[in-house]
Amino acid sequence: MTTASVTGDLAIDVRGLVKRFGDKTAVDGIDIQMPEGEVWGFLGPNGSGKTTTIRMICGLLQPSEGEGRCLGYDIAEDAARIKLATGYMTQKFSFWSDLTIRENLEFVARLYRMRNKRARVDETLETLGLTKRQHQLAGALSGGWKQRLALAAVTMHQPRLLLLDEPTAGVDPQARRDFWDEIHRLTSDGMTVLVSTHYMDEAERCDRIVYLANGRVIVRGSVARVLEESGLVTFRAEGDGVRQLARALRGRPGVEHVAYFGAALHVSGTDRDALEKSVNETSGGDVEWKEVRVSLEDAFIALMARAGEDARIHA
Ligand SMILES: Nc1ncnc2c1ncn2[C@@H]1O[C@H](COP(=O)(O)OP(=O)(O)OP(=O)(O)O)[C@@H](O)[C@H]1O
Repeated sequence: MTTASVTGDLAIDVRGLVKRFGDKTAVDGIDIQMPEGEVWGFLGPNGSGKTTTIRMICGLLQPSEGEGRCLGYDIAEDAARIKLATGYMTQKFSFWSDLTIRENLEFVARLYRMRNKRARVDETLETLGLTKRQHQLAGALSGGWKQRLALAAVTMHQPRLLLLDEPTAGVDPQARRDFWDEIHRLTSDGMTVLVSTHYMDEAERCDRIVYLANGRVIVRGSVARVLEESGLVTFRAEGDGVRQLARALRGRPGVEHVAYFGAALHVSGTDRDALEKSVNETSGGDVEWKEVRVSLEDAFIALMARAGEDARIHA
């Protein structure tokens, strides 16, 4: 038997995790050392191994190779304890559609054999702003409210670590923002959160990012570190004629990415001198150029290409 860690320790400490399904290697040697109290973003194209890694971390799936601890518990031996100490939100909405919000939470409270069930449900409803809707059927809720119910259900037993697998997929921007405010409220109360996402604005809200491709970590670190590691420089053009500029710039020396952001054009590359030369030679008309911050999406594409992976974000 193992003991749980104390504050200041690693919430997740796994090394050399590998998972094979037949011939397919879904996870190919992943190490994660995540301190308690942080919010980490898990990113990568579809099928890159995020869900499989999360399931190994919480003891639901046995690794083919590797070992580790989650909240101090051995992932191969202590799945039951890990389950009690973590909240795992799966990609699929997995509640009873024909029960109300309240009834669903009461069901979860019984599953966890909580004491003072009624008070805990009341408190959770209140904290997540669900009290007014408590008698609505879960199946009739919009995507944003369903996610809020799911968050209520996985936090009601007051876990120390939350593992959220694409919790905001298909949810509107306001509901996503509210959801992230909740995540930050939870972490300010001491919770640790690992969250997988395809949204770059959500990645920006994490203390650190781990980016996977083909079951391997391509890059990890703070947003600033990832941007720096990409080595990219980006210039932004605004004004009449940017559409013609895009055509003229593609394929020129130093121009690696050309993308529209609203009415503006962003061009990026790793060779500053060559990029600047191409930009200067292609400028003209009423277009105004300025250097801007590199986008995370461009950084990931560049880092994947460099790692020899398929450079499409959604393969
Ligand atoms: N039970 C399984 N049996 C066989 N192959 C599996 C199984 N689970 C996952 N895979 C495969 O492992 C790879 C990684 O899948 P995983 O679901 O971990 O990726 P992901 O990064 O979470 O993707 P997404 O962003 O689409 O959720 C995929 O090729 C998937 O098809």
